This record gives sequence, C-alpha cells and structure tokens, in this order.
Amino acid sequence: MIEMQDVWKEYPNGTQALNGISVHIQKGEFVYIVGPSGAGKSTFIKLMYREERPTRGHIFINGFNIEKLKDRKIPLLRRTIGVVFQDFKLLPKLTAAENVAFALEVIGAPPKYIRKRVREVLEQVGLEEKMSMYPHQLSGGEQQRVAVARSLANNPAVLIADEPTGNLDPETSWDVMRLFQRINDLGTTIVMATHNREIVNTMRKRVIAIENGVIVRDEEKGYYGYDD
Ligand SMILES: Nc1ncnc2c1ncn2[C@@H]1O[C@H](COP(=O)(O)OP(=O)(O)OP(=O)(O)O)[C@@H](O)[C@H]1O
Repeated sequence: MIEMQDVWKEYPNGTQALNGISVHIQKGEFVYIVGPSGAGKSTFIKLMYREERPTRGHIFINGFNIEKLKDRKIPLLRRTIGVVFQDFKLLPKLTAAENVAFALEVIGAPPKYIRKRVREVLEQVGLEEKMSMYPHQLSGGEQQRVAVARSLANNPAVLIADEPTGNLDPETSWDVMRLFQRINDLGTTIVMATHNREIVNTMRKRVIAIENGVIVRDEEKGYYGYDD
C-alpha cells in the first residue's frame, strides 16, 4: 500500500532532508511519525502525496509509482489520499459545507452526489449542525474536523496528517484523535507526523522515529521516546 525503497531527498539549496528511507506500511495500519524538529518528518509526508519528489529511491502509494507519475496524473494519486495539516488550510470565504464540497467539485462529481456526500462526512465528524458556518465562526477543533471531513470526501485509502493537533488544546486534540481512530476502524490507513507525546504514548500504535533523515526506530505499539 505504501512502500519506500532507499528514498533520499535533497532540497535545491543542498539540505539533505532524507538519507535512505525504506519502509512498508500496510492497508489499515495506524502509524505515528516522530522525531526531533528538522528530522525530516514533513518531507517524508510530502513525498507521499507528491508535494515533493525524491532525489533518489522508489515510492509506491496506492498502486501509483511516484517516480513514473506524470504531473497531469497527480490529481489521480491525490484522490486516493486525504491530507490534514496543522493549520487546517480551510478556505475562509467558504462555509464548512462549501469547503468540503469544493474537494468534490474539483474532480467533477455530480451536484446531487456532492450534496449527499458533504452531509455524510460532516455527520461523520459530528458537525452536521455547523454546515453553514464559516471557518472564523468555528473553534480550532471544529475547523480541524471540517478539514478532516474534507479529506474524507473522496473516500481515500490513506489519510496523511502533518501535526494535526499542533494548534489545538489537549482536550480538543483528543477529540480529533478519537475521530482518527474511528476513521482507522473503518479501514483507512493513517500516517500522522506528531510531536504530541501524550497521544503517542496513550494510543500505542506503530511508531516510526526519524532522526537526521533516517529511520532510527520502527516499533509496533511504540512510544514517543523524546523529551520535547
Ligand atoms: N523547501 C525546503 N527547502 C530547503 N530545505 C528544506 C525545505 N523544507 C525542509 N527543509 C529542510 O529539510 C530538513 C527536514 O525538514 P522537515 O520539515 O522535513 O522536518 P520535520 O521533521 O518535519 O521538522 P518539524 O518537526 O520542525 O516540523 C530541515 O533541515 C529543513 O530545514
């Protein structure tokens, strides 16, 4: 499902962000990516949805060979991946429902299906009553749940999250994590980069630790393992 073979990433300014990463993540897994600041976690995440390209190595995601993927085919890859960010990245002039609908409009889904699916995913995240609110009228946790609903709209096989609780207080972070657990229970693979020690140590999932661009630890039911 997700396979990286000896993946290296050097940014154009010469920074070596990843130095030979090999990893295999199976369908339905829930994986935390941990490590110190600057270790390469976001780069690892960005390679998966082809925001960045590897300098060297092979990446296969949901049946796509990232190396061979033509730019015009990137949208096909991204339909199979939902992405959630620390800063939510909602469109401020659109309501919650419109933000979710947008993800379906860009792929040309029929309006009737869009209406049904928007309601479904907003119900899934418990926000059906706030469908018509604009992002600034929602709390941080609610905005993140809209972003999660948007990421689920296309029924992705994989949900990738980069520091999704980074802007949320502890209680709200747990709401979002319970939501992730439910999504994972329904079969979606989850890969989440995080600095949240409490969540990693409580939920006990697979933990992959990256330091200086290499995997230094990969444990089933692992721990966070850093003091920051
Ligand atoms: N676009 C870029 N151009 C040049 N260097 C970059 C770029 N993006 C990241 N880097 C560098 O690559 C290295 C890895 O960065 P990355 O963002 O992947 O780390 P991270 O583990 O996600 O860090 P954090 O926990 O602080 O988010 C760092 O040295 C960073 O400065």
